[in-house]
Amino acid sequence: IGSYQVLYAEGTSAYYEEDWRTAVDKLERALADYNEVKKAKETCYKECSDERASIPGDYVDDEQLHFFHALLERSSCRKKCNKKLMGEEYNLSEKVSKKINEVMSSGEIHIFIQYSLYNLNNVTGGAAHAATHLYLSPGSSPARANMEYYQSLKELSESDFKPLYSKAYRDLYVEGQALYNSDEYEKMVDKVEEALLEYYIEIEKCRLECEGPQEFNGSKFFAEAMWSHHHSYLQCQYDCPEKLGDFRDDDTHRVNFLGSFYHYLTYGYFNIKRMKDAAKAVMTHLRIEPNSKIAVMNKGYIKQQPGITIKDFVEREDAKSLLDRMEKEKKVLDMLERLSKRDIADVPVSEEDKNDEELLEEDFNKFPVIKEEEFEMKEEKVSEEKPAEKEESKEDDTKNKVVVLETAADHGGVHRVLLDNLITQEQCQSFLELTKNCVEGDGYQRKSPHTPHEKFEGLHVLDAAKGAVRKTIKKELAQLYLDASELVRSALVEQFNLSRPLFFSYTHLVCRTGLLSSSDRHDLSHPVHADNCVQEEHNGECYKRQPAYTWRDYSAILYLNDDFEGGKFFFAHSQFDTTPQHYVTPKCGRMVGFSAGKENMHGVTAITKGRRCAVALWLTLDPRHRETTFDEAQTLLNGVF
Ligand SMILES: O=C(O)CCC(=O)C(=O)O
Ligand SMILES: [Fe+3]
Repeated sequence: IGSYQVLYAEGTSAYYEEDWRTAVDKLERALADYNEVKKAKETCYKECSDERASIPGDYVDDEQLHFFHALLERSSCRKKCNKKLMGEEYNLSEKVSKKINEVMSSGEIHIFIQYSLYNLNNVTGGAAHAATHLYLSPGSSPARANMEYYQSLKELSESDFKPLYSKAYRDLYVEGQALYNSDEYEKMVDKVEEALLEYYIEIEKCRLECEGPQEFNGSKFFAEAMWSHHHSYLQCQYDCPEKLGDFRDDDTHRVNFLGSFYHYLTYGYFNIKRMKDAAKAVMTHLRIEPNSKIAVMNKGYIKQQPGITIKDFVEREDAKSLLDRMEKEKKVLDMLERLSKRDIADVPVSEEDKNDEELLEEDFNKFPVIKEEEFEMKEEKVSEEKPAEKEESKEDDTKNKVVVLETAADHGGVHRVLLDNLITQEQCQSFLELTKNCVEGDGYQRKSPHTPHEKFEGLHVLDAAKGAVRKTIKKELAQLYLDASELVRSALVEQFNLSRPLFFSYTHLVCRTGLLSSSDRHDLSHPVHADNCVQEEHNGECYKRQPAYTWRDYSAILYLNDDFEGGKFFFAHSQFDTTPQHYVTPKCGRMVGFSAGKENMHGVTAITKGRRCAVALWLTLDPRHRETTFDEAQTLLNGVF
């Protein structure tokens, strides 16, 4: 066993070669093998739980460390399981395996099988796989879209849309609901208790799946990877009830299983006059949903029942152990957040809930304040020796090696960096080929966002990936877009020494074409601005508020060409004093990166001839503003139809 990785690889390549029969055969075997490994792993993992008992005494005082230690201990035991089951190969292909596991557990693999069957004219088989995918990932829009397609086919009927396998807790839950509707409370309570048992088994399985390699964000930097690993591991476990509950009863209603189990039980036990059990159920319901008005009311009713005392209102053990664990996980997650915030105190942290005044004061203390003299010095240096020329002389002997032209130290500690040769000439050429797929506008519905004298066009990562799937864009070009973006991201992490993950927040391949010659241009291609705040004229302050993208923490532009006139990037003091402080001349492979706040006001001079293309990237430290489309793009490229 453990061969599903190979089978999956063979199956997907057959899929891309449109050898549908081989694809179905290999992928179905991959799925069967995966399920077998998963079962064996679950058994082996269970044995690891005992290891949690042996924890050195000196940690016992500190609850968080105690908990952390137990995590590590169990983790190493489970690693042994993985090795045993997957063979040595597992070590080499941990990353691959993580991705494949996701494809399997989310049901994404059914997309491949479904589409292959469809191409073999087996629509019944296709429908069953589409139904299975939707069952496993009810929130997925491709799953919904595929299902709708099959439902529109006349030759199929309702019985063709049964998932190939189902989860016991969900089926039992539905049966319980039916019994409730027909007032059969005795039976209903049994059914729901049974469903609940199955549910907790499923929760354990879900938590086990978090074991093993977690999201590393592709980082090669130890601090970032460490933080990322622990955070995503804990978050993954913490989210299990949500993952299990994330399906709809019908098209509008989202079910929170955990809460509603105890809600049903409260009703059921109340109706069959098992008041003590009803009291326990309602207390549990209240812990899960403290704001539930119905639960509060139910508690009131139960209180008035004869024979019931305050001592009866205790939580049930089954939920308690899960909820206690989650509470501890939350504590460690918060601790991780706090730790990482401490060592990035000199970069802007988006805190939407603070008011502007407070934020302003804090920002002042947070940023290294650059003295006026340092600005002057910098400007002199620029006018004496244009950076563009200085760099060009270096070019030949540093071919294809990233060159750091300027670091934060060159800028008085302000987060700015300039790199060359991040990508090669050939890669720039490929990028320019990709720009043929740009569409007019800034991606936010504005056609000429900055000046009417230039044509503005762009292409999103996700649209590039979609193009690759539709075969209107070469797959390599879309992959290059993703890979180059990752290069930029890790360059920023490295240059600014970040110790927590930096996420893509918005990525856009952009070309600007000048429509007027230089004598007719009196404006800029892009007026001076900061990327995460709006500057007020009356006091010159830059406020983190709408319409600025306040969560953007870092910005980077990767340039692709130089065959145009004008279009120089520059840093300036402010929107109201736009005297360029420092120019960057675009050329292939050059990247400028900077923190996105008011310390880095910047603009672009008018493009008076030709077309200027660049990848603009904005990144965030706040996972809530992570560009999920970026991951979607990679998933699509990995082979989703
Ligand atoms: O293209 C450039 O050089 C900079 C663009 C920019 O600052 C922006 O889009 O926010
Ligand atoms: Fe900008």
